[in-house]
Formats: sequence, C-alpha cells, structure tokens
Amino acid sequence: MSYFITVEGPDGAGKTTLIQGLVDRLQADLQVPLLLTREPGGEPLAEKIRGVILDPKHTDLDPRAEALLYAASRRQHLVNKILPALAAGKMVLCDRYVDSSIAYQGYGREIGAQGVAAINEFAIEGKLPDMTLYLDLSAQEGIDRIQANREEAQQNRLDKEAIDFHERVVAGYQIINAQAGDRLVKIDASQSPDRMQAQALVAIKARFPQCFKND
Ligand SMILES: Nc1ncnc2c1ncn2[C@@H]1O[C@H](COP(=O)(O)OP(=O)(O)OP(=O)(O)O)[C@@H](O)[C@H]1O
Ligand SMILES: Cc1cn([C@H]2C[C@H](O)[C@@H](COP(=O)(O)O)O2)c(=O)[nH]c1=O
Repeated sequence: MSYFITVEGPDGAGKTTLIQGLVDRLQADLQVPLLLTREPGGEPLAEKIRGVILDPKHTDLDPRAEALLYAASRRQHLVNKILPALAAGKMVLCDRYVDSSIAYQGYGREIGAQGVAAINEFAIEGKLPDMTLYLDLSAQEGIDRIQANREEAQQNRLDKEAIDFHERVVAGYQIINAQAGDRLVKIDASQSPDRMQAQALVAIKARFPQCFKND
C-alpha cells in the first residue's frame, strides 16, 4: 500500500492554500514522513519544463506539444521524486497529477481524453494516486479569485486562457471524477480555507488510518 495523494481542481480553487494549511495539521499526528510536491515540476528538470510550459510568452505552443511536455515533466518527477518517496514509506501530497492533463489538454484543449491518457500511461506506467482530493469550484469563481488576488505579472499562460477553456476543463473534471470511483474525495471549494482543511484532514485520516497516531 502506498500513500500517494493528489489535489486537483480548476485554477484558483485553492489547492496551494489547502496544501500549505494542511501541513501542520497532518504533521501533528502523522507517523510517516510527509513529502509535498507539485506538477508540473517538483524536481529540477521538471521545474525547467514547467518554466517552458507556463511562460506567457509561449503563445504558439502547439496543444499536442504542450501535452507531451506535461507528460515528460511528469515522468521525470515520478521517477526521481515520487516513486523513491513512496518506496521509503512516505506520504506524498502532490499538487496536480495526471487528471490535470486529461482535464486541461484532453478536454480544455480538445485534443481528446483518450490520446492524452495514452501518452500519460507511457509516462506513469500505471502509477495512479491512492487518493485524490478534488476542490470543487466553478471555472468563473476560480478565475475571479486569480484576477482579484494574483498580479497580472504572476499569472501564467494557462491562467490567461479564455473562460470557455476553463469551463471545458471543469466539465472534463466532472467526467474524470465520475470514473474515478472511491479514489476521489470531493471538497466544496467555496467554503473557507479552514473548513476545507478540516474536511481534507478527516478524509485523509479515514483513508490511511495506519499512518496516524491513535486519537
Ligand atoms: N477557500 C477559499 N476561499 C476564498 N479564497 C481562497 C480560498 N482558497 C484560496 N483562496 C484565494 O484564491 C486564490 C487562489 O488560491 P490558490 O493559489 O491556493 O489556488 P490554486 O488552486 O493553487 O490555483 P492555481 O491552480 O491557479 O495555482 C488565492 O489568492 C487565495 O488566497
Ligand atoms: C499538471 C498539469 C497542469 N496543467 C495546468 C494547470 C494550471 O493552469 C497550470 C499549473 O499551474 P499551477 O499554478 O501550478 O496550478 O498548468 C495542465 O494543463 N496540465 C497538467 O498536466
């Protein structure tokens, strides 16, 4: 059994805020080491690929090339960081993983979920998360948060996409979530960060009780 948890959702849903807020709460009771990481990136070479993908100047990046770059950075991250951590018995909490590629490239870019799933299967060789926390928020609410709180210069190439793109991503996530079975835990992302963290903590403890001290 591995303890591989991913956090998914549209831009601005609060994934970074949730993960940062969860660290202390998790570590208070965890009996195994915790590794926080993110995609795209999480490892030096994968972070370089992240820089290429998210650079707002790269407006002519072809959608299939984009999908391949995400898959390449994922492979590098999985092999060099995630798998060694899981093998060492760590709990891995990762901001985005393969569901993001299906939602953003497959549905958002409309290049097809099956093709994107196929190149990602080549990259991940079957390594899916044990649990996915999905932060449920509309595309518009997420983009409104980003526009209200993130300076233009801090917005990446994907943040700047038109609202229809983000709507397709959220519709894609709904399809993915319907197929995810009990891997998925949905969290209402319109709640306060504190309530979201509390719900996530309960869900993680319930899924991996062996990782926590007895209450
Ligand atoms: N529960 C919440 N309620 C209201 N605002 C929130 C909530 N969580 C986060 N925010 C705010 O929304 C903005 C986006 O949050 P955050 O960066 O955590 O989202 P994200 O899902 O990581 O976004 P991205 O995928 O674009 O990086 C931030 O300004 C943050 O302060
Ligand atoms: C992993 C992954 C990510 N994306 C998109 C989703 C976001 O818009 C950016 C990453 O920025 P964040 O601030 O770190 O969330 O990239 C994608 O399109 N496909 C993917 O596989």
